[in-house]
Amino acid sequence: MRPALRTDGLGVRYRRSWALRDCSLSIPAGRVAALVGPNGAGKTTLMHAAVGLLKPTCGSVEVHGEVAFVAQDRPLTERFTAAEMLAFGRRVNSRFDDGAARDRLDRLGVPLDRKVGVLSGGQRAQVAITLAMARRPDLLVLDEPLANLDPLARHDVMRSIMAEVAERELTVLLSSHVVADIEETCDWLVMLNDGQVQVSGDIEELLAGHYVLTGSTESAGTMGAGAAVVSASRAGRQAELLVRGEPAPDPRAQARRAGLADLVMGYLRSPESTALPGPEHVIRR
Ligand SMILES: Nc1ncnc2c1ncn2[C@@H]1O[C@H](COP(=O)(O)OP(=O)(O)OP(=O)(O)O)[C@@H](O)[C@H]1O
Repeated sequence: MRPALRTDGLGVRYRRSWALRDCSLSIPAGRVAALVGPNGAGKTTLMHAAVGLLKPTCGSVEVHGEVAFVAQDRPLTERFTAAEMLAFGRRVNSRFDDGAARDRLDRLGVPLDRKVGVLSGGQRAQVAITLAMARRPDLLVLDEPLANLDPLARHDVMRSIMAEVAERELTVLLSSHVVADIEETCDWLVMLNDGQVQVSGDIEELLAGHYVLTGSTESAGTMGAGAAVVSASRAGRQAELLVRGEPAPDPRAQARRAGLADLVMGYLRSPESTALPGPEHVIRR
């Protein structure tokens, strides 16, 4: 099956500095992919390249089917009501499904006749996502859709995206800084660091291939034999290692399967480590 999004050696340069370098990744259709990385890693730039808002300086971006994008600042025209925005959408786009959009907003309890400017942050997010969904995209790209939302609104937005994914073949790429949100919804992970792809893959497979080892700081140097050390951290006299691959049994260390927070934190801590598809990558210690 063709991937929903594929980039090959993608590079984007703003004047003299490169925001993305040699990014090659592929997101299979039907996945909900999280795009994670520190501030300035290149997430928004990657999304803009994916939706055609900017032209790659080098390499290629390929999207299979229609794409819709919700920008970080959700540029909704605040003086209009949701109903007026739906009417406008229908007029300018023949694919626009305003019936489904009305049903969605009704279900979510978002008033259609109130100006968008007076809606709550969560309701505005739902209107922006509904307008994007109404275009019946194959790929929906959301730049930090949950920023500034309270926990309940975050949960509602994520649940509504999941419902849409369950109903039809839709691929979602969303950026977020909050691991709990990703854990609840996403099954694919892309991590960017300093403009390069650091991690890309199925979350379950990534978690099954990573372990956390805990032991004394004295034994930290030798813990994790048989596996590749991604990163190490210390708290008091305890050392914690994130390793890739199954470590050899070691009486001085406790081993457990990594959770998503361990994985994300471990790779954030260690920008030179990678977990990418294909032949094993060398991981520096
Ligand atoms: N229009 C621009 N002109 C020049 N440099 C830019 C421009 N947009 C982004 N950059 C730079 O490119 C790099 C990547 O920025 P980008 O916004 O893609 O990162 P991000 O991962 O989305 O960050 P954040 O998590 O803070 O939103 C940063 O160093 C940023 O300063």
